[in-house]
Amino acid sequence: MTAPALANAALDETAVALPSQEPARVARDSRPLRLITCGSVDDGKSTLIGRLLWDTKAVKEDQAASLQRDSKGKQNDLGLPDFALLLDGLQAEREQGITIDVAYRYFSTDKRSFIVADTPGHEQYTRNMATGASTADLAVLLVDARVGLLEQTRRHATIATLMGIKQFVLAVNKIDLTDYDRSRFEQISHEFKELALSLGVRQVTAIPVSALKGENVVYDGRASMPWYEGPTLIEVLELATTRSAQTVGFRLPVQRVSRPGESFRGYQGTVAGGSVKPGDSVVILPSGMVANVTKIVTFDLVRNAAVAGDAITLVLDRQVDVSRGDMIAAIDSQPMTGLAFDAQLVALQAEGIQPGKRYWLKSGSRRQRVQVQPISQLDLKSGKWNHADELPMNAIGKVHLAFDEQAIFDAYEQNRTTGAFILIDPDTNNTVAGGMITAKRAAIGGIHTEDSRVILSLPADLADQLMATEIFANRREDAEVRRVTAAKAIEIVDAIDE
Ligand SMILES: Nc1nc2c(ncn2[C@@H]2O[C@H](COP(=O)(O)OP(=O)(O)OP(=O)(O)O)[C@@H](O)[C@H]2O)c(=O)[nH]1
Repeated sequence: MTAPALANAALDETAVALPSQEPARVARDSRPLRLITCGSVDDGKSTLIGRLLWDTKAVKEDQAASLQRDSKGKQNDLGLPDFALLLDGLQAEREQGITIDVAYRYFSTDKRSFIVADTPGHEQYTRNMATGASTADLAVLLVDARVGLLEQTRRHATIATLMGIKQFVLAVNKIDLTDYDRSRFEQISHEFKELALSLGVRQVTAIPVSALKGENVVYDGRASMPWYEGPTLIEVLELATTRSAQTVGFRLPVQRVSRPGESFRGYQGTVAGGSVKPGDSVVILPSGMVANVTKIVTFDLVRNAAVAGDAITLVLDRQVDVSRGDMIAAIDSQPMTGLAFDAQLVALQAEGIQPGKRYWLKSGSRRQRVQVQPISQLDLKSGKWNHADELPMNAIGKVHLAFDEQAIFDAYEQNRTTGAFILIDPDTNNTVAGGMITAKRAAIGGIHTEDSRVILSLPADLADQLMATEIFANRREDAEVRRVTAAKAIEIVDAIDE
């Protein structure tokens, strides 16, 4: 088989006939693409998603009939139905004329299936946007071709990036209202590509779109835009890659310890990464005890293996002390444990994030006390991180987290379940932030100088990092890993502090 044929075969395997509007009952490896759409109010998100559903025939007959009926009297100048009505499932939304929650829709082509989160454009709903983005593989950002990029565009692009999305489509919508102005499109896409680059995102496709008329969405818009030779939106979506949930080793956050009888003890939870099979060696964190897996049980059968997303009971070959909130992990690919971590978060409540305040941090089944120290806030206009002592509502910030007891995380880049958390205000019980772990912080014991030598006392895993730095920097025979110059030590410590 040729490479393109192979690629097509791979795509064909992902094709799943999804019943429209039903939650996906998709075979595990079929990998539907998850996407979010974001933009400011009235940019046309609902119309675009409605168009995608309509043109991929994900709309049932009765829905189509009611769309025609509901569109009566609301029809626009073009006499087309109001596709946004397809998304107005919520009565409140209809009444207010705005989207107020994250709505998930399902559709498919013969190549692939898709799950789309429609997230609201209003600033106070940043939280829902973050929710939608946390599971998405790709973000479709809409801008009105007449208006161009807004601060909201930068905000959404930034949140999407923070949530680990690396593929963007810029849909320059309502291009029909600019008389299909090519230079306008090119100017907006140029500005957006610069913005994306400043966020470290390289995979950007800009498409001139008329959601209302269905141009460059599923069908091409060549008749009106002969100057555009790029892909349609659906073509980009069909070829986009999914983020694998299995980038790190096995993770089982323990939700419950099951002891139905004297002889049986099982550890229950949902696999949050990687896979496991009987015979695998695992480590229980934070205790660090090791054991081997003897059995994997689901609600009805004994299994040969389990993968991310499976709810299982794990049986081990020896008596170990495991409790709710612990993590069972692959012994050869362990998560980070420590008392201090770096994170980025979005402040979700009016009270913002106060410096030094103690919150509850919840990640999976684990809930711990944490002290949060804001470090910087992203300026959405300039894209720069400015020093900040507190974070107001909707702010995107970098923070330091300090725990009383060992915390267990993966970097969010590695695992979106074990790298994500929410912060709860203990006084109000409100969820005040959603965040992601970026790195473990060095709990630096101390730096002191002795003659010309600088002595750093560091935890063992960090010492490894330093060694790597030094060996990388010098030839092997020159590397003196325990002796670094003052300047080098400061450089290393500064880098850790970033
Ligand atoms: N001419 C033209 N009008 C469009 C296009 N896309 C959307 N519209 C119109 O723009 C208006 C806003 O579209 P919506 O889809 O409701 O916008 P939205 O971004 O979902 O808005 P919210 O749900 O309030 O956040 C509607 O009147 C649409 O008919 C387009 O490509 N061309």
